This record gives sequence, structure tokens and C-alpha cells, in this order.
Amino acid sequence: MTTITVLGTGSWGTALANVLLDNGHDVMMWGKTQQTVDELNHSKTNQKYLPGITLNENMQATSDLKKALSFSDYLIMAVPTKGIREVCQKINREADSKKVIVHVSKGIEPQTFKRISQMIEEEIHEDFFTGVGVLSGPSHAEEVALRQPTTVAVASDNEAIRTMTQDLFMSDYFRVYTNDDLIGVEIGGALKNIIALAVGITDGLGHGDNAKAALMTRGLAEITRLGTKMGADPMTFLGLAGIGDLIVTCTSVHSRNWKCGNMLGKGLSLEEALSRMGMVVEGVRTTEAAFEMAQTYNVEMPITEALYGVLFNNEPLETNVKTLMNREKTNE
Ligand SMILES: NC(=O)C1=CN([C@@H]2O[C@H](COP(=O)(O)OP(=O)(O)OC[C@H]3O[C@@H](n4cnc5c(N)ncnc54)[C@H](OP(=O)(O)O)[C@@H]3O)[C@@H](O)[C@H]2O)C=CC1
Ligand SMILES: O=C(CO)COP(=O)(O)O
Repeated sequence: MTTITVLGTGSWGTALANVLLDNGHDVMMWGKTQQTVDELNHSKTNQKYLPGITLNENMQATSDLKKALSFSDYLIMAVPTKGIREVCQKINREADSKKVIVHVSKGIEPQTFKRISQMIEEEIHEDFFTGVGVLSGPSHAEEVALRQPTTVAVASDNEAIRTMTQDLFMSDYFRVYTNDDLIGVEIGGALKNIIALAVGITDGLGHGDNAKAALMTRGLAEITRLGTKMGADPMTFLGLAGIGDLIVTCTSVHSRNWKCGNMLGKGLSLEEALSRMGMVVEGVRTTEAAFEMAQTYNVEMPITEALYGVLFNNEPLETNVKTLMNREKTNE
């Protein structure tokens, strides 16, 4: 049995804490909303993020970060990309020992183009930092919390973090592969959300499966082009953190990014769609980041560009679909 702290009481942090508890580990969750913390402690549920699901009876949570950090030196960080730096700064104020940090978030920071592990490395003071990794792959929290078969990858430049994380999470319903391509695993997980938003839009517009398959295939091409420019191994995009996660996010009823895109396709504004979601839709900020990166690194990303126009410049959906279809003819 290992003691583990999970930071973030949203859908993914809660589902992963449940996996670790099922594996017999001693887990403490930390969340900023006292009501959720109380519900996890007393009802063993998290109705806002995982409605209708009863969690492991040993679930425990606190809103006291100092207490959560003194519980364990192995941290799972499960907050949206936008909150990563803030949580790291809080860790610097409250920690009293070195930590391994495995994050499970899927995003890239606009303007800086930083991956999440890079933000963590920048922010966490060396006195509190042992190393960083990422757990990523096709894994909706709603299914993991129901103990449905799921496979993911763990990546880190530190082999001990890869194998330790694999050992902690592996179970008969949660299978973990190690991967030494940290950049590729993080980039694959972040960029697939852009394509899921685009697929949601075409589904919302009433287009068929041909359009969906086209966006996924050409989407993977642009993910791979940008990812390899960033230093990723192109083969990673054919694995769980690449095409695996792309498939699940573009085709699952659980996907927040697909659902948000679907509402846009049906005519809702971005603000309306996001407020109806009430959960993080990472692909919106990542579209901004990838659009800027494509220009900076001179990488062709037509789907990302079309989506950026829709999300940030109010460009009409149908016009952008036509623009994509009428791009200069080219070779696959
Ligand atoms: N949901 C899923 O199936 C999967 C999600 N992911 C990724 O995991 C990450 C988290 O997503 P998910 O759990 O779905 O998000 P949710 O929207 O379900 O929950 C977000 C959680 O983060 C908390 N939070 C937000 N900002 C802060 C902050 N600054 N400090 C502390 N806590 C904060 C929220 O707290 P509060 O409730 O108190 O506001 C909430 O508990 C994302 O990057 C997502 O892409 C990856 C794989 C699967
Ligand atoms: O990353 C995910 C599944 O692997 C979750 O995707 P959504 O955020 O679109 O729900």
C-alpha cells in the first residue's frame, strides 16, 4: 500500500483516486470547494462531476492543502491547464518535502506554448521537486469510475516515475503502458481536443460520418506535424495518447470537447456552450495556443486555423467548412 495525494476533485481526479483506492492504496484528495470535499468524505459521491456514481468506501478528501501535501510525496495533479501554475505556487507555499508530480491534464499554455510538465518544472521550487510525469490516453472519467476497461500511457523522462506510476494504477480494469516520449504524450493529449471540437461542430451541423472520418484523419496529420516540430516521436501519435485519445474524444458521448463543438454546430454561441457544459473544455484554450504555435513554427494546421476563426473571430461555420474543402489541391 502506498500513500497518494490527488489534487483536484473534478471528474478526472475523482475517477483516478477511485482506481488507486480500488488497488488498496491510501489516497487523500485535495479540492478547493468545501462542499465537494464534504460530499466525498460523507456520501462517497461527487454528484456535480460524476452524477449517480458511488465511489470506493475509503474515499477521503480535504480542503487543507498543507494536510494533503503532508499525506504523501507522490502527487497526482488533476486540475485544468489554466489552474496548473496557481496550484504549483500553492504547493511551494505549503509543502515541506520533495514531491513526485504526475499530472493528468490535457492542454498547452497560450502565448508561452508550454506543455504542462514544463509549467510544473518552471513553477515548483527545487526544494519540493523530485520529478514529473504525465498519465494520458483514451479515458473518460465517467467510464473509469464505473470500472469499465481502460488503457492509458504514462510518460516521464524519469524511468522510476514511469514504472512506479504503472505499478500504482494497473488493475484488471485499468491498464497502463509506459512511454518514454513525454513531449509526444503531452502534445497528443492536448491537441486531440481541438479536433474533437471540430468534429462536434460538423456533427452539430448535420454532416455525416465521412466528414467525421476526414477531420480525424487530417487532424491526426496536423497533430503529428506540430508534435514532431516540438520534438515528439511521430510514432507516439499512433499510440494511446495519439490516435487512441483522438478516437475516444471525437466519438464519445462523454466528451466535453465534442459536446461543446456540437452545441456550436447547432447554433449556440461559445459563451452559451461553455456555460451549459459547467466543466472544463480544454480544447478552446488549446486552439488558441496551437494557432499561435502553427504560425510561430510555420506548420500547416488548416483545421486548427478554421476552428480558431470560428471560436475567436466569430467566423461563420459553413463558410469555414467551405474554406477547408476548397483549399488548394494537394497530395496526401
Ligand atoms: N474528465 C475526463 O474524463 C478527463 C479529463 N482529463 C483532463 O483532466 C484535467 C481536469 O479535468 P476534469 O477533471 O475533467 O475537470 P472538471 O471540470 O471535471 O473539474 C475541474 C476540477 O479542477 C478544480 N480546479 C479548477 N481550477 C482550480 C484551481 N485553480 N485550483 C484548484 N482546483 C481547481 C475544480 O474545482 P472546483 O470544483 O472546486 O471548482 C474541479 O474540481 C483536464 O485537463 C482534462 O482535460 C483527462 C482525461 C480524462
Ligand atoms: O481526454 C479525455 C478522454 O481521454 C476527455 O476528453 P473531454 O475533455 O473532451 O471530455
